[in-house]
Amino acid sequence: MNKEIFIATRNKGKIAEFKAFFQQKGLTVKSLLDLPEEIDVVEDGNTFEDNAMKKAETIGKRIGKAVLADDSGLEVDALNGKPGIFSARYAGEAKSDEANNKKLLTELSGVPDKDRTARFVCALAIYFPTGKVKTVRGTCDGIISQTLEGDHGFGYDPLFYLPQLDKMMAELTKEEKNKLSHRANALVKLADYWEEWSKENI
Ligand SMILES: O=c1nc[nH]c2c1ncn2[C@H]1C[C@H](O)[C@@H](COP(=O)(O)OP(=O)(O)OP(=O)(O)O)O1
Ligand SMILES: [Mg+2]
Repeated sequence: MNKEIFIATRNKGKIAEFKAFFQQKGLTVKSLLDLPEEIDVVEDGNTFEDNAMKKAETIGKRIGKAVLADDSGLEVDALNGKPGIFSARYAGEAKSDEANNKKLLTELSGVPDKDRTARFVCALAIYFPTGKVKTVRGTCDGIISQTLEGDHGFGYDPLFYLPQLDKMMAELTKEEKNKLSHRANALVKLADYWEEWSKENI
C-alpha cells in the first residue's frame, strides 16, 4: 500500500493546495522540501507540458517512485500570452511574487478592464517507474485587476479577478480555489490515477 504521493515542487503555495486536495483522498503529500538533497531541474522546455514532464521524470528517476509535477503560469491576452511559461521568473531570477505582480501591473498600465482578460494554465505530468509519462492541462479564465486584493493563495492570485464569483482568486480559501482553479481542473483529468494510487503501490 502506498498512501503517499510525491510531488516534484518546491512551491509552498502549490504544496498547500495539493495537500488539501489529496488529504480528502487519504493520500499524504511529500515534496522536494522533504528531500535531504536539493535536486535542481532546469525548466528549459517550450511548453508547460514539456517542463512538467521534465520535472516529473528527473525526480522520478532519482527517487525511483511515481512522481507528479506541476508547471503552471499566467497567460495575459493583452501581452500576447506573456508571462506564460516564464511566469515564475517574470521580474527576474529571484522569483518574487511581489515583484512579478508589480511588473504585471506596470506592463498593463493604461489597458482598460475589457482588454485585461487572462487565464491561469496548469500542466500536470505523472511519471511512472515503468518509464510511462502522462500529461494533462487545466485552465481557469479571469481578468487582471488594477490593484492587489486578498491574502490567500500565492503568485498572481491577488491580481486575478473571477467575474463569475465577483472575487479575486486570493480571496478564496484553499477549498474554494480547489473547486475551480486551473490546478483543480487538471487534477480532475487524472481522477482514475488517484483511485489507483490510494489502492496500489504505483
Ligand atoms: O494557482 C496559482 N495562483 C497564482 N499564481 C500561480 C498559480 N499557479 C501558478 N502560478 C504562477 C506562480 C509562478 O509565478 C508560476 C509557476 O511557476 P512554476 O515553475 O510552475 O512553479 P515554481 O517555480 O514556483 O515551483 P516548482 O517549479 O518547484 O513547482 O505561475
Ligand atoms: Mg519552477
